[in-house]
Amino acid sequence: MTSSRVPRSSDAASSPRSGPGASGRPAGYPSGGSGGPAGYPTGGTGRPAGYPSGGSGRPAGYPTSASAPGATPTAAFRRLRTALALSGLGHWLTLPALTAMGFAAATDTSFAGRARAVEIVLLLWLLPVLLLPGAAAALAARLDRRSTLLTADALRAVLILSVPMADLLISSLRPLIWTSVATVLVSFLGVLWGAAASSSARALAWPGASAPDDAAPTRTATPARPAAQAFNGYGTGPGAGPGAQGGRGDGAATRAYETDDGRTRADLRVPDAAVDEADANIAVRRIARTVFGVAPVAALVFVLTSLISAELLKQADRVHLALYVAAVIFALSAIVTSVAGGLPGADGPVPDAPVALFRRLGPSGIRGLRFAVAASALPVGAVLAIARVHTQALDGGDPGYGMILCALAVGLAAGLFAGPRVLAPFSRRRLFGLSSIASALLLAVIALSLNLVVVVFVAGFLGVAAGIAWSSAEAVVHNPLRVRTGTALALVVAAIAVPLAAGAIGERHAGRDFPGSSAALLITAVIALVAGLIAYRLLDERTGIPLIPDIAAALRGEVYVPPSAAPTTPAAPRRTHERGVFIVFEGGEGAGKTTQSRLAAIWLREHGYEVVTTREPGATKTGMRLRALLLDKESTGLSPRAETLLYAADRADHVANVIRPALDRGAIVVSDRYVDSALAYQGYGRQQPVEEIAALNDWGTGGLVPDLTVLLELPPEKGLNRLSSPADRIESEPREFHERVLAGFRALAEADPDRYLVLDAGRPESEIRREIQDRIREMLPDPIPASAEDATSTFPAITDA
Ligand SMILES: Nc1ncnc2c1ncn2[C@@H]1O[C@H](COP(=O)(O)OP(=O)(O)O)[C@@H](O)[C@H]1O
Ligand SMILES: Cc1cn([C@H]2C[C@H](O)[C@@H](COP(=O)(O)OP(=O)(O)O)O2)c(=O)[nH]c1=O
Repeated sequence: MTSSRVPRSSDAASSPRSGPGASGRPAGYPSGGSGGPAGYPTGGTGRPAGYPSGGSGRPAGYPTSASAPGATPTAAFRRLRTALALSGLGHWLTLPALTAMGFAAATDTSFAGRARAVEIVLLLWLLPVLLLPGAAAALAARLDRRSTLLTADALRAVLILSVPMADLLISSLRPLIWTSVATVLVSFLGVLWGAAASSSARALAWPGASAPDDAAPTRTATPARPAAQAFNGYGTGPGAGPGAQGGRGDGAATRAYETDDGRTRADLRVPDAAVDEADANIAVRRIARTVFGVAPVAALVFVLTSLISAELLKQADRVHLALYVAAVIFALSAIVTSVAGGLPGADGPVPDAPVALFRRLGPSGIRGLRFAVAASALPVGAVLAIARVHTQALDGGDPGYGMILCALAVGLAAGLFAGPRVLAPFSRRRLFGLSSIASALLLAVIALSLNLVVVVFVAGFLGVAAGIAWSSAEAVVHNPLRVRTGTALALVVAAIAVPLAAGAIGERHAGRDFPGSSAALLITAVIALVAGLIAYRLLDERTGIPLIPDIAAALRGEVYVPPSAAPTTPAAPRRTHERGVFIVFEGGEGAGKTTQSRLAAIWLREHGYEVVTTREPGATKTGMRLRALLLDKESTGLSPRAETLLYAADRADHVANVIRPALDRGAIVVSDRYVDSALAYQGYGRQQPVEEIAALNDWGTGGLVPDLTVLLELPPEKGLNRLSSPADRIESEPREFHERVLAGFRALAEADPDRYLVLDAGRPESEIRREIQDRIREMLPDPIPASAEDATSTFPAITDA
């Protein structure tokens, strides 16, 4: 279709061009209707700063695994982490141990009585977790961090020890009463400890934060350091922070980049405070991962201790051993904390007032969110609340209870980890809806299966589904706290309702072997399923796009574009420019666009053509300002629509002032990025309707479509690894974002194959260059003689490109 050549005025009219189709939309861009990924959620943006980032050469803020090379924690941080891992182990062991103690110590030993006893202990555990984090953070901020951690651990050890002691020694005390009192105190100490732990992590990553006299740590050095550096160099005391390194500056590191004419321009300012804040967030995430990561181990320890109690000590009805072990673990943690050192000052993050909890439950503006949160959280809450009673009905006892908790914890961890990675090009809204429905269905399987082994396995899968749902939710909603609060509330509702329902139904329902716990789980599953189905309908904005092909395409790493959306016949050619040739290089970060566009320009110039090399964003004076706005990490919270409009504004100015004048002169314009970048990044990446962005850009550019688009394809991690400068705002987006961008570029190229030259950008530069030259040659007026082609490899100009 695009057999365009540099037209002479005499043959200009016969020079076919791709252009907007009959619909008035640019040909080759997925058209409207059900075609494009209409209604993709605008999620995926607004990730909190502070994604774990690797060290050398890796753009700051780009997500890598926690164990990224170069991100070596300091010794103080490691010691803190060991202490916190121990404490976390104790914490997660205490929860099943105390609830199981509640079960064992129930005064009313009927099915309903035991269910109620477990419920009371669980709710007393949840109460401080839900209501007191604000108060705990405020308290922790005033106290010395090390003393707080140490005291919280020591007190927890004593309290936990007191539960079996009271049971054994004080016969007049009803054991359930003391278990309940101890539970609420232990839980509050856990919340206080959590506040001190995260503020300690922040302090180690960002000592400046704990030194109120020393305002935001600043540095003027360039470039900004990778975030992970916080774990290498800083953190053993005041004065060791970034402020000490660079002195007081203007609070921003300057990012330099090279302009087309080879000059270095410094226009991007990455504020130090943002980098340090990111460090602190990374540290807090690491701590959170450590503390939550030990939960499955704790559940296994619980299984072991209860097996030993039952088999060796013949005390199947008591969970004293688990409590003793938990107390010992807390005592060990206190010892490690006492030798840890390096936890200066106080002043944690501004505490969240308790009322914020309820404010966060206000309308989110996302239809179906509450249903999805309920559908995914109710099943988990139901299992947690009823598992101990249920395993009794299934003859599994405490070990069975531990197995279910362990499977659930492992599943949740796997789901949360895999969530952002599964089906990267697939709509997160759809995934959220689907995984919520899956959670409900899996709960129904648990309810109907009276085999403990099956229940344990399915509980693992339930964990995976809920984990995927929660991680998708965080991509859909800009404020993850909203999801977490909703989830916590749903857990509590389940924790209250399910044991009550189970108790009301009774141990043997209707004289059959279907315990009340199963019936209660089944009712919850039905409610969750209804909520999940409603959520899917409300959340899904890809209506009309069939699910199966959508999933199949996502499995292949592509975004599904229904056949109706892809142009079936070549669009009616429309002359967008009279004389010149317009070539665009597209692709992800570090794919080699700049390199190859320069090589192509040099090659063309060598053959006597007037070539204008340009790029987006930032080719004009106004564009430079827009570029600074768009790529500066300081532009936090820029809404996806505003971002789209700013890129479109830059492009409109670019076309009007650079591209069109050059094409009108008959020049060859070679641009590093153009409209397809907006469709791929703002459309597929930000999950906004692609056809609307195409229409906006069609208007902005007056319908100017390239004659050739060279798409350089490279897996995002490879491209980002090639970059040496610190990541800008877009480069810092998480990997899933960049994967969606790549999938988007592919979908665009597939929809209009004639306009594209798609190349694997992982190959050597020279191979790519040759293929590009071959393709461009077809478009030029006079075939380049073979001799000239041979000479290309020795062009002196090429070597300095
Ligand atoms: N084919 C290639 N193989 C390996 N490295 C490459 C290749 N093409 C470019 N590079 C290198 O990758 C980095 C990014 O290239 P660049 O052209 O600036 O990418 P982009 O403009 O797409 O971001 C540069 O250091 C460049 O030298
Ligand atoms: C032109 C354009 C660029 N972008 C993004 C892609 C890049 O991350 C950034 C441009 O930055 P730049 O440093 O020019 O990136 P590259 O060297 O990879 O071309 O802007 C959009 O998101 N939308 C657009 O329309």
